[in-house]
Amino acid sequence: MADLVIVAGVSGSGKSTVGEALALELGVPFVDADSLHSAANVAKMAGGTPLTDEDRGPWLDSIGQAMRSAENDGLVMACSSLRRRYRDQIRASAPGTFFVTLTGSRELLAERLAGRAGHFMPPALLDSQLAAFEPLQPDERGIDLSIDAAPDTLVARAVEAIRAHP
Ligand SMILES: Nc1ncnc2c1ncn2[C@@H]1O[C@H](COP(=O)(O)OP(=O)(O)OP(=O)(O)O)[C@@H](O)[C@H]1O
Ligand SMILES: O=C(O)[C@H](O)[C@@H](O)[C@H](O)[C@H](O)CO
Repeated sequence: MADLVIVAGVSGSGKSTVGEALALELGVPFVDADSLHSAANVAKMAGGTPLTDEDRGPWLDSIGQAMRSAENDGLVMACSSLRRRYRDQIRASAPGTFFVTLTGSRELLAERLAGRAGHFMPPALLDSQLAAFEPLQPDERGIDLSIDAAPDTLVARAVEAIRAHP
């Protein structure tokens, strides 16, 4: 099976940066799950209100379908996938998905969000993102990476982990 990877984590953890570089390295397409959010979801977040499970349900279904459709060609998706049950929902469609979670201190995340311009996600939502996040559990296929390393180091570690867990 081709590589099916989701780069997950809270806002500002580096999902888009690391995901894009990882896709290049693996030679597969890259999709940012932010582009699959409904206009209503984006407006809600931009207005400073965290999404609920109900808001995320249809979005997670569309992500599961996109992953499943990519089973032959491979895909790297940047998608927050904050809770275990969200990852379960995606795996229900695409069981082969490997999750790379990006985690770091609140301080570092806040610094990276503050240094970024032109994004709809307000830094004020960081605490709700951190409250929702559930780390990978031992039975989940994936790896957790600490975001204090440079993006190319994170990509190399992710590739190594993907190859080690066929
Ligand atoms: N490992 C890293 N080292 C240094 N800076 C990084 C690293 N990863 C990401 N960044 C920077 O941190 C900021 C946030 O990264 P990015 O936009 O990729 O996060 P994200 O998780 O995709 O965010 P969101 O979910 O809100 O779209 C960007 O300015 C990016 O250049
Ligand atoms: O589940 C969620 O709350 C969302 O996916 C957010 O995580 C954002 O879309 C993203 O982080 C901002 O770009």
